[in-house]
Amino acid sequence: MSLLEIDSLAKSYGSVTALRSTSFSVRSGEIFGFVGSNGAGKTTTMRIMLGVLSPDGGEVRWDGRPIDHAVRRRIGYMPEERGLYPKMKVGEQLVHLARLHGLPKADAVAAMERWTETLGVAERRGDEVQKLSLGNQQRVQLAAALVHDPDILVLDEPFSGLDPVAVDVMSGVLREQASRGVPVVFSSHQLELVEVLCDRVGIIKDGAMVAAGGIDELRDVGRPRWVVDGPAAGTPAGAWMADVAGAVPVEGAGTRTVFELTAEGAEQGVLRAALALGPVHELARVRPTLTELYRDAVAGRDEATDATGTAGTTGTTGTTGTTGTTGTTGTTGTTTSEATA
Ligand SMILES: Nc1ncnc2c1ncn2[C@@H]1O[C@H](COP(=O)(O)OP(=O)(O)OP(=O)(O)O)[C@@H](O)[C@H]1O
Repeated sequence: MSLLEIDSLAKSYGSVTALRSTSFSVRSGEIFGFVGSNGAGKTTTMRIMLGVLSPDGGEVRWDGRPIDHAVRRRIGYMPEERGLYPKMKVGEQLVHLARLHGLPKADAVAAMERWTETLGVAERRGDEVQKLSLGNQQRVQLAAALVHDPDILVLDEPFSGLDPVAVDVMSGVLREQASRGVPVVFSSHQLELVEVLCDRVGIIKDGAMVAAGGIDELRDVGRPRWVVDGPAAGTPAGAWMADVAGAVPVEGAGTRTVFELTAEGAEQGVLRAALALGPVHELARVRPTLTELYRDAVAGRDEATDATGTAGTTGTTGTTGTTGTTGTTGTTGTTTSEATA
């Protein structure tokens, strides 16, 4: 099992601090989603991984050793600015790139044929790249990252601008690569997609990771939240559950009351109390979506930064917050905790 480690990267462009202390790791076979606002530092991190930029501090390791030229040649990279020769034909270009990575001619041609087929651009092999639609150029760009059968995949916003079918094709390829044991890192602003595709995510803000971990792990941090749909929520919300030990109502609307558990299993007491008052339509665990976690983590970092004057802790941030799965609306997050991984 191989491990790609990004350890405490720091980088400034003149007076602009792009990365403060960015760390995360990706195991072989894992898909890691790298998310953050515009200018947060994702592309800078990826360029450092590729060796296109040198960090001011920190390092990137592969299997415990600082990443070197030989390992970097085994990375499949899809740069944000895209890097294809516009006037070169698709097929020639992919063969050329595979040859640059050392593949013999026949293997390079076979790889070009395979990837153009898989990615749905086989019929465009004879066309200049600049004549393709942007989405098809992106498919070719992914083929370019894959033709040398890389050991690591680093993709900068591979999904931006793709139609839904292309998103499915791209997702399938990333899953297939991960199932072969390749660690896959990609950046994206499409959080719903990241949520379904990734094993783990990292949220970066102002050059520092504010949350990193398994999606379920991040969603489960904090007190468990539940929603019960039955008795009128009332004012204050959930007053009807005041006598139930281990459950604290946090908000309510109509007949729905969201509550947090301070004791394991206390939702059963809430259910009994609710049934004593009338029919119960739903009792369900509520977990925040990645979008809600993202909002909490980014807002939480603002508060932490304001309070301490620093920003730069890397690790697992536990953010709990709003409802995601049950249709309750208008809820707000409550706790933000942070621990170094
Ligand atoms: N060549 C450069 N010269 C000066 N500043 C730069 C340069 N490249 C990036 N920056 C700055 O570094 C910071 C991080 O930029 P970066 O491109 O890494 O962010 P990003 O997370 O990839 O953003 P986006 O989601 O918009 O692609 C930003 O403030 C950006 O303006």
